[in-house]
Amino acid sequence: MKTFDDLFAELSEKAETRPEGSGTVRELDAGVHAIGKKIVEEAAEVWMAAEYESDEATAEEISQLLYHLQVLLIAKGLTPADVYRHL
Ligand SMILES: N=c1c2ncn([C@@H]3O[C@H](COP(=O)(O)OP(=O)(O)OP(=O)(O)O)[C@@H](O)[C@H]3O)c2ncn1[C@@H]1O[C@H](COP(=O)(O)O)[C@@H](O)[C@H]1O
Repeated sequence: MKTFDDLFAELSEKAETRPEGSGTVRELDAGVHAIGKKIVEEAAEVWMAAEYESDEATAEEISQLLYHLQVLLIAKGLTPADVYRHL
């Protein structure tokens, strides 16, 4: 099973190697403003799923929110360690 840190390593490599067809590369190229909008959209989907959908659907929406947060970290040159310091 992929963990938060596994995904971050995978996305960092995509950002570095820029493989053809990567949604992550596309999102990074779209920039912080576009990534921020995606985060807000996914956060709303998490809320709606938690209130009206199944636990499984909620977990899936949370995974998507975490993905977009990781893309933002990479876009800003930050790492999970920069976040963990504040937990
Ligand atoms: N975990 C994810 C992941 N979660 C969410 N998403 C993206 O977020 C979108 C969320 O889906 P929604 O249905 O909510 O949104 P949508 O409006 O239908 O999608 P869009 O039209 O906005 O793309 C998906 O379409 C994906 O583009 C993800 N994209 C990639 N990953 C993983 O990231 C890794 C690298 O992916 P690539 O860069 O694409 O190779 C792989 O392991 C992937 O599994």
